[in-house]
Amino acid sequence: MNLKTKDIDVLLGNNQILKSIDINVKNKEFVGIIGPNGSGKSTFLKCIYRVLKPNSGTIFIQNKNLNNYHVKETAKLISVVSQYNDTQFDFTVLDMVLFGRSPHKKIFEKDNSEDLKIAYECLEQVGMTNYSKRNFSTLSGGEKQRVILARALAQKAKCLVLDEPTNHLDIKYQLQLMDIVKKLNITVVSAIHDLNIASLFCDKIYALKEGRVIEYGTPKEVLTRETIKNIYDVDCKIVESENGKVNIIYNPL
Ligand SMILES: Nc1ncnc2c1ncn2[C@@H]1O[C@H](COP(=O)(O)OP(=O)(O)OP(=O)(O)O)[C@@H](O)[C@H]1O
Repeated sequence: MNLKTKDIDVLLGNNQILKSIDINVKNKEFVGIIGPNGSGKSTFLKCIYRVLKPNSGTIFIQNKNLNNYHVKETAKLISVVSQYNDTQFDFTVLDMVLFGRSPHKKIFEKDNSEDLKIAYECLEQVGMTNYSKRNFSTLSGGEKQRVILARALAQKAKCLVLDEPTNHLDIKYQLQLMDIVKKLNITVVSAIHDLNIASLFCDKIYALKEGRVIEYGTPKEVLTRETIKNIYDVDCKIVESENGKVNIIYNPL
């Protein structure tokens, strides 16, 4: 599924948060959005998953204006793993994952054996099968994040939008989560803070600064010493590892 945005502007309060954002994500591409705190990454992703309406500009999914899709239809196309996933109700882990099936069901339609099968498969994919009966609220931050990924996988969407998906995860689970997502072989758009993780998994990267795209390209093209200095005001050394990926080694401030 391809995804494009054209001239996306967002104003919040008196501030222009996003300024004319154009992106072009091809079918099955894994695209990272990087940029400092407050640069507009989450705001942009919220426009894509329809929590926020841009003040101007258009989002195209499979070359059709997003506004012309029914909300439920959008949920079959795009699933989301966002930064904050607390719920006010204490559902079990299995229930949380089954919620991912709701775009495929009619109102009040009960979960069937196929839904349960999919939910258990997705829990297994993220290594959380043994937690299925636990209450979601009792899980650690990292465990919650893995359950939320399982819920997104259960949605069986063609595009996954991730907002800092590796928040709370230790390094093994950061790599595992990104690896699971990569192997889905679907279109992925992900805000990523860790530039080495971005380098390992992204096909393309958009770098945001103050609400504008200032760089776009492969990790090798974008993750240069100059760009990192420009965006984050941090000095670093770039080393190319044996697998051909760039590795960023930061200098202390
Ligand atoms: N409702 C709002 N009203 C006013 N300003 C807002 C609102 N929501 C977000 N902002 C501002 O918009 C800017 C962009 O926020 P956003 O969350 O998109 O940044 P981000 O790049 O995702 O940051 P982070 O890396 O910290 O998650 C921030 O300066 C934020 O304070």
